[in-house]
Amino acid sequence: MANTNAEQFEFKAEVSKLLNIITHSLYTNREIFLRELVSNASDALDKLRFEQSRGAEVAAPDLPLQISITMDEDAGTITVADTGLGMTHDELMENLGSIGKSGSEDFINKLAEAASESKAEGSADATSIIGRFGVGFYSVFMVADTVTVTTRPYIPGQHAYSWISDGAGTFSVQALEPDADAPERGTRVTLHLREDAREYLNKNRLEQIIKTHSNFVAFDILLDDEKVNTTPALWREPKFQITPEQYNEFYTFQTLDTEAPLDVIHFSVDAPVQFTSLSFIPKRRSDLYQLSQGEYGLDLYVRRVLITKNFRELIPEYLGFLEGLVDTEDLPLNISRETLQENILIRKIASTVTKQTLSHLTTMAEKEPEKYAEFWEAHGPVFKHGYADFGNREKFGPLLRFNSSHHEDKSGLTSLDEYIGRMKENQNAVYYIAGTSREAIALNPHTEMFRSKGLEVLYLYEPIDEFVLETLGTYKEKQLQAAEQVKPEDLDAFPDVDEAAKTQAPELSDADRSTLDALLGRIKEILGERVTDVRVSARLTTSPAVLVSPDGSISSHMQKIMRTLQNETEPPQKAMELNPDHPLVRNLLAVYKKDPQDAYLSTAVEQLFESSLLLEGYLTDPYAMVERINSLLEKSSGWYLEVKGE
Ligand SMILES: Nc1ncnc2c1ncn2[C@@H]1O[C@H](COP(=O)(O)OP(=O)(O)OP(=O)(O)O)[C@@H](O)[C@H]1O
Repeated sequence: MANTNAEQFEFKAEVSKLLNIITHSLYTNREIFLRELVSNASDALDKLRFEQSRGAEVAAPDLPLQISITMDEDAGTITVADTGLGMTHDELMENLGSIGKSGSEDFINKLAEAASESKAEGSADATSIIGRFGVGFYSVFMVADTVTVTTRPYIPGQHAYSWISDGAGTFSVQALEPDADAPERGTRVTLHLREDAREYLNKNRLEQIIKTHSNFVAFDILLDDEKVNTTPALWREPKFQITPEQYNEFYTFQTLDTEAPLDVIHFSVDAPVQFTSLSFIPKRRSDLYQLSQGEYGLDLYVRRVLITKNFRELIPEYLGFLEGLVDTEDLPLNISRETLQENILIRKIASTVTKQTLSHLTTMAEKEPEKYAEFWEAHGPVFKHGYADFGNREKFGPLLRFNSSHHEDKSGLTSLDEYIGRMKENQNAVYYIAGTSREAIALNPHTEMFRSKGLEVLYLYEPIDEFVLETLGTYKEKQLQAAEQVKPEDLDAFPDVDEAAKTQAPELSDADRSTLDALLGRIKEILGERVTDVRVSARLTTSPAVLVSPDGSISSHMQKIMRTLQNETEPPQKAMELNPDHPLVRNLLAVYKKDPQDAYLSTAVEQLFESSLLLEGYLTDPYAMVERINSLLEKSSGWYLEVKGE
């Protein structure tokens, strides 16, 4: 190729860095360069087909839509050619000179880190790295020392251009003469293989690579004029004919996930809209950040023509963990991507996909509870957002899972139905309590009266859990109630089952009772406006004190979320309840009897109050508290020595 009017350019800095990593760090599984080229060719053909279906005029309209792979052993080259969209001069400069979304510094740094990690492990495995980062076209430099791209855009009457690079820092671009050897339409990528990559100059090898990575490409792939890929639209095959291996292969092809999917959801419906959907539930955990950025959806096909990838309108966000596609006969092929959003058929499809997915999950939960637990572990945090889907609440509620006091440890899961099945006679509410961990909840004084009465409490570890239950309000006519809002008298119907847990203390005399009232008054005086009331508690068994929200207010966990939103820093006013049988309270009573104004009494009350605040997560000044604890320890250690007679 004459190189007279070629312009020379430098790669953008991030591309050079990327190329440096690619050429020098990746040695195993380099075969995926072919997958990347075929996938780009397939994208270009998809785009061309889309333009054609909209009635756009294209160059060489009779050229078949296909990908041809050829090799020349003498020249040491492999060529991948497509009859797709091609690139204009500017597109060539833009697409093969810089890196789009993947070009950020952050991305390159992560890639470099992953490459050096896997190098350190002795693998330098391209599959996990390129697969994870999708660096696409540039992966050719894992195997090639020179790459030539010749391309002609699909718009009739356009020049062809060539792009050449050795991947070492520069590339050149040149407009080709009309009689030059160039595609009539589309792109041809020729790799001159590195000495250490000549193993790819082998037809069987290439065929096996295509079958492994590109079997489901929707266009014919010809290897030396022979078609090598088999089942383009697997989803259109009758379900009973598809083997689990085919599903897995298709999933790997679609997602590049190295693990098989957890489950497959494949169905066709005829009404209200005709469509087929094939989607997968991945085993790997949902990426919450990605979902919150709106990166989810199913691919939309119309009569096997790909219209748009990752189309959000096809599923609600809480099913964003799904990977897959929808193919419909009922939309026109020339539909514009812009008007899809408002399309009523799309909304009907989305509603059916949602219902089918929920039904599928329901069956999984019933028939394969272990698999469902795996699903819950990986995607529960996303799925829970379905609480806002009022239309599907009946199906959504039974699919929720929680850890609870019924379980031995935090791995246990229960459904609301299972909880209801274990309810005590006359129990009309499902109780729950929120906290950061099982251990934290166990120490929460609000759980004590439930424990002593043997009443099960659901443990909510994530802030969203409370939104879910507060929004649902009731489940199968049982109220969903925060434990801390339950009054002790509401539980009178349930006798104590765990007497042993209760603090054992002698009965108070009548005189002591009235002194206790006076002590409560003194405590209120000490704490002032920080509490609404100080009273005897009927809910405590092992803790000395607890803070209780006034009637009718929202739960304290919820309160915290609201307070963060409103930027409030003062702790909310609550009532302080004391356990009159607790040794600490009994001792304070004795101190009070001797001297109601005793300084130690004030210090102890302050500490008791702040300990309760700490447990509720409201303590704003740990310094004062630590100072007080230290002074108390100093005193008590002195007393301790005295008692020991030292
Ligand atoms: N065969 C081709 N025909 C037309 N355009 C192409 C072809 N190959 C690459 N391109 C263009 O070059 C761009 C960059 O390709 P590259 O493979 O590096 O990234 P990508 O395909 O966009 O992303 P990724 O590979 O991460 O999915 C593509 O987006 C496309 O616009």
